[in-house]
Amino acid sequence: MSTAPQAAPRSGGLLGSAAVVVLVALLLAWSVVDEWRFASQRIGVLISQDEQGVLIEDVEPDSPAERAGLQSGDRVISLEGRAFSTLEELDELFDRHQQPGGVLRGEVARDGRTLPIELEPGVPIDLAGLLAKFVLVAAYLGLAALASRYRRQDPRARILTLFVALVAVELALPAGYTLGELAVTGTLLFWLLSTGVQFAMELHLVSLIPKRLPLLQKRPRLVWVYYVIGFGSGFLLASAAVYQWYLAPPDGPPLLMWTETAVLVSWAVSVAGILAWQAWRAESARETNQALMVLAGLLPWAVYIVVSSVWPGWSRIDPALAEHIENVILLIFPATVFLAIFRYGLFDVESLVRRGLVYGAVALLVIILLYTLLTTALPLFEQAFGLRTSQWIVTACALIIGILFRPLRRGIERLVERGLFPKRRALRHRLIQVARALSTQGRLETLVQQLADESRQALDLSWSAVVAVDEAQDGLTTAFSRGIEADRRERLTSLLHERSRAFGHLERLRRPVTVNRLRRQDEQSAEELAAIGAEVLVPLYFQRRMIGTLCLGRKHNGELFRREEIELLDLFSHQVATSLENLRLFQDATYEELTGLLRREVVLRQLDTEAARAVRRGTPLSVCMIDLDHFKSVNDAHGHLFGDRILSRVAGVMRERVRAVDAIGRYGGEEFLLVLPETDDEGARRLAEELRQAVADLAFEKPDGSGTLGVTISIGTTTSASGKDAPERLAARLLQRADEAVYRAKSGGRNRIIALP
Ligand SMILES: Nc1nc2c(ncn2[C@@H]2O[C@H](COP(=O)(O)OP(=O)(O)OP(=O)(O)O)[C@@H](O)[C@H]2O)c(=O)[nH]1
Repeated sequence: MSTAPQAAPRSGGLLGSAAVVVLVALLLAWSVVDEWRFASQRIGVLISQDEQGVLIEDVEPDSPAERAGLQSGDRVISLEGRAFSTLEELDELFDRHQQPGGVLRGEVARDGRTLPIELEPGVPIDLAGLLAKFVLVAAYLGLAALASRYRRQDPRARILTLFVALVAVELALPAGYTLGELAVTGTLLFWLLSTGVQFAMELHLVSLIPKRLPLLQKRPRLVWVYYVIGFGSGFLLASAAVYQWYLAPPDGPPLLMWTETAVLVSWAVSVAGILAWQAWRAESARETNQALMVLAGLLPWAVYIVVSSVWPGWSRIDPALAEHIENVILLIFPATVFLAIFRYGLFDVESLVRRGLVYGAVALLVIILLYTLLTTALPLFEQAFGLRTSQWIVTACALIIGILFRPLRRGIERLVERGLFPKRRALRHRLIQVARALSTQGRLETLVQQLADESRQALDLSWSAVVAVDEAQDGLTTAFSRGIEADRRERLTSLLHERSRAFGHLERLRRPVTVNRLRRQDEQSAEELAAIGAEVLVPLYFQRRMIGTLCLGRKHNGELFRREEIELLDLFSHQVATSLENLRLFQDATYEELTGLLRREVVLRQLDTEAARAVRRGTPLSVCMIDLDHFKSVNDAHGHLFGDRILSRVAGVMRERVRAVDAIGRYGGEEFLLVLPETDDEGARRLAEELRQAVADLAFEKPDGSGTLGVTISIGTTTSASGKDAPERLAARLLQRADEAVYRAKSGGRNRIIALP
């Protein structure tokens, strides 16, 4: 049920994009044909018509007209044997005489004389103009393609996509020099109507950058006003055009021009004004920069519109220069919007797309630069060394470029990364460091705690938590950084435990998701998580198993998580999960469950290692055997569970008091083995006494509530005389002597220490 409505817009979007691309390609092809036909027909004169006929006002230098000897002031009398007196008749004749390369013969009148002329129409095609058009269309279409990737998540991207796609279509329209009248009229009407639509869209767009205008937040329906204004303007322009072309007298007022000026100037002033206001009231530096960047792209165009509409001197500017200026101005907008997207995160662009585009553009530039250098250098080489040698030189250069390409690309990547994505780079470094630090952690609890703490600091979050699956206890362990209080922590644990719905969704999605994204799967869990302040959930995966969730709260600066950050967290989570699982496996194999002390075989291995070291270095080594007194009666009187609690607590007390280099393990049921490297008999006795005292000080609430119970331990210690034994014999002897000592302590009355040499 739910997939069908999602699939429909996707294929619809794809079809729409394909249609726009095909349309633009067709229009561009048509423009090339139009330009080519126009160039092949051009003779290079500016003509006008008066009562006496067609007058040549100006002749372009180096044009077919100049080569034929035409001068300004000449009157054209006839062409190809046909006399004419109006421009329409001349156009008609040109239309019929369209084969390129043909010669036109005619007569002109000059100073009362009639002169024969032979014209060979055709000028070189305006390649620079066409190229500029292609670049402009590509820039707008590229922006549309980029924005369309995010149109589902971001309304700004949706409007920008439509807006720039419409501009691309408009820019791709042929100039219409050689089109029939109907096509020219159609093109112009399309242009006028699309001006209105673009006006509305741009008003809408700037009202959302960086955020929705407060007025629109309160009254979303007001957005229709923009479209009424836009469509109204388009309709007004088209009506003015139709009236002027078909209904008004030829010497009537320039109604279309007036309407055009009014619409374009209102458009330019209103969008620039809204954007400036948006930039001014933006809440964060990033938002201000987003608005300012887009404004920087819009402002030149707005100024150009106002100046060219209001300043009369504009019409006297060379049309070729005016076209260049217009092209540059039109190119600024997509360029700055690209920058606003990449530099200031206008949309949440995936890092892959972001970096791919930047590297692609930079690599293309470098290649163009290198090949331009080569082609300019080739003639110079040829002059200096002759053709053959210069060919060798160029081949060698091309080869060197090929060899250098990879290191060059890597260098460019590094530069771009450093210059354009400093935050991403810093975060990546930080996360790598954290992952590395975590992998060296020796205790699970510390690792989980550190993971929560470090991720919170790296992303500057209000809080962060880890909810880890603990299979041994068939429950959950959680560890939290500062910033979250107990009741929220508990709710979080219950929302993300192994059998919870959210856990199941995360298990299926297998990647970090925002709580917002989770809404699509599970509205209720997402709602509850959002209420706790959770923003992003990062599942921790080891191989194919989800072993927990890293849960991230809101950022301190109030910004949303960026897609890039989530991508980095994804990579990070895999490393962390591996460390977590490795440590868990290590701990299971190393530590005994009830007491958290080393397992018997591990502490015995440790004894062997230390014995070998002691023999090698000639240092003393002490061993203590520790046994709980009358533990059977405790168990018998109060039950095994109570006994377990005592064992665990006594173990904890002892663990706290030994050094990090000491090894303490559970040797038997209520018997512990302590290995003390580089410790003489005096040191061992002191420590044993400290442990005995600490345990004797403990008081346990009896399960039946009848007061408290104390326990005591007996300890047997022994110390190696340095360097006498072979290591394996030393270990066995120490063990046997410690055992004997504890036996004597027991028989001596318990709660005491016996030291044997
Ligand atoms: N609750 C609990 N009891 C244990 C565990 N392992 C061993 N025990 C008990 O520890 C008791 C050891 O009894 P004994 O070896 O007779 O020694 P004791 O009663 O401590 O007497 P002394 O050592 O002579 O002081 C037994 O009752 C075991 O059941 C355990 O993991 N949990």
